[in-house]
Amino acid sequence: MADSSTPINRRSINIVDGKSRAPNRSMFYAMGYEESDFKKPMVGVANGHSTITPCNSGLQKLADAAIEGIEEAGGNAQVFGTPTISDGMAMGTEGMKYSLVSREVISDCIETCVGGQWMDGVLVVGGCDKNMPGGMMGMLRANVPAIYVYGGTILPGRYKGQDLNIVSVFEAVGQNAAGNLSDEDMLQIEKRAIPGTGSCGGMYTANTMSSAFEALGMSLPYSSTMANPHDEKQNSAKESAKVLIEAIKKDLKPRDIVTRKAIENAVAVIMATGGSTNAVLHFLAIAHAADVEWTIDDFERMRKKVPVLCDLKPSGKYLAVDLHQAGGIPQVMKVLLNAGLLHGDCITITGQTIAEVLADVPDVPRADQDVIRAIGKPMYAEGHLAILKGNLSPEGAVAKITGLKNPVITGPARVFNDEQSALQAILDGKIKAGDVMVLRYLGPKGGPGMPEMLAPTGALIGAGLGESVGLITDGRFSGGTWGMVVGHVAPEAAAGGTIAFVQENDSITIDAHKLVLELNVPEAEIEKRRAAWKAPAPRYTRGVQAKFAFNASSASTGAVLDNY
Ligand SMILES: CC(C)(O)[C@@H](O)C(=O)O
Ligand code: FES
Ligand SMILES: [Mg+2]
Repeated sequence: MADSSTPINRRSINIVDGKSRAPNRSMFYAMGYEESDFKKPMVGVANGHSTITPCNSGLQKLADAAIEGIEEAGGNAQVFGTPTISDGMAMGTEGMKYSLVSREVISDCIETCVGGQWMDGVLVVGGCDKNMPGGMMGMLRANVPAIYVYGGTILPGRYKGQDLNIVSVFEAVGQNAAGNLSDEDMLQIEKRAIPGTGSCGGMYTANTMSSAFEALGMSLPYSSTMANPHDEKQNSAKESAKVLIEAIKKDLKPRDIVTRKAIENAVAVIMATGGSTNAVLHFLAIAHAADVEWTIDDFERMRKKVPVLCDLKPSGKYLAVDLHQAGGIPQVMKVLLNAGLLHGDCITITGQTIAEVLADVPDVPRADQDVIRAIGKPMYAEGHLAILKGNLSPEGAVAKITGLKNPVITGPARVFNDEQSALQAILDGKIKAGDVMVLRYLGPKGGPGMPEMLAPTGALIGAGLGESVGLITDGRFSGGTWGMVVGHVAPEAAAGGTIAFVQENDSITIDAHKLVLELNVPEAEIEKRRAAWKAPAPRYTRGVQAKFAFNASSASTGAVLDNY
């Protein structure tokens, strides 16, 4: 870290200083710069604003507030765009295969702009799911002082006395197909579930990742559970810009903050809040970008230690706005810190340690709420993201075990080589209690791009089969998914993993107590099927999908593309 006499344009000086850079400076003059501006830091604003989706359509005001904050604190703001796709809109279609691809594209955008323009720092504004890990990976790869500004959660919709969110609509599809919800009620739910801007409202993927970033120390305290429509979100964006300028002065970089201990803090908060299975995939990739040693087994190590403290959707009662009212992520962190489950000495982007940030937070959650539980009264005594291994997943698979009375099933395999026919089978009533659905060729290489199976898992819940039907896949799940589900099965089918050799009616065991995922078929028979198996032709041979399929590592190492 630097002292106060070091210039704070230590990178952009490469592009604006000395006689030979006169042509480069000419370009800046065209942008309204004055001579004195060349002494100031150039601060990127990676702006995820987009009118594609409510998750991102409320970001411009945050980018504007950040620009104002940067200029007021003596920096030059340089705005550039990052793309998004909307998981909620692409879900269930071939378009969903671009979702994880967009994580790469976003991180590439940030690394490329910060690197090419010698920016001195970067503030990332993001909303929908992949904006989060993509933004963090870009910040870590660029490794210039950086802060994450989350766009904020959505407010709940409302119908017939119930709070609604996007997952209500996915579950309504299954309820309707099972004859338990009228067409009129379904239409009203569809129209009222999403009342405005913000990211999906439960402890789904975007809110999981924002909460984890706060725990990492890369976003301001309380910022990750604020609602997009509320003014405090803008104030926090402006404050984030000011904090970033101070970090630039100190040369406090993302890789100084995102250490192995900081990742343990983030994963502890993911377990305590009952977060999305995607956090496993994304934190493997984030650790890779940070050059921190972190494996899939580290999640299991954390799960055994950390209880689920919060009663949040998908399987629980409350939404992110309720968590915010109840004290937010700092309250969850304070409970964990007091229980010895958080490293208080990790540094945050403010320059304070986690313990300093949490100093004024009450030791015990407020008595007038039941969103955040006290350490002695958890929702579940252990974490909810379990890593299952066995002959179906020697590299690991991820199960989410909240909301289930008994996360154990042995049943006949019902095999699908795509998502759509699996959904159709559920809607047509062809899936029965006791079945174990196998959705395969949907992994990082096979999908490609590992789509999320929210349509089938939501339909199972809606049809009342969440407890009694198992579902395993080499694809991913939404943060809104729950039930007897196991994703990220690795190695994936397209890479010749055992999941490719499952046949209709084979017996499969999911046992989340014993952490086992087994195909109950003799080893010799599996080997025979393996010998007869031929890898399918790639679904894409050009473009980003082909690049992703060719380069992606296994889900068990984060499905990263730069694993050389
Ligand atoms: C549509 C959702 C809820 O955003 C899902 O994509 C997730 O991962 O949480
Ligand atoms: S679809 Fe964007 S956050 Fe859920
Ligand atoms: Mg998602």
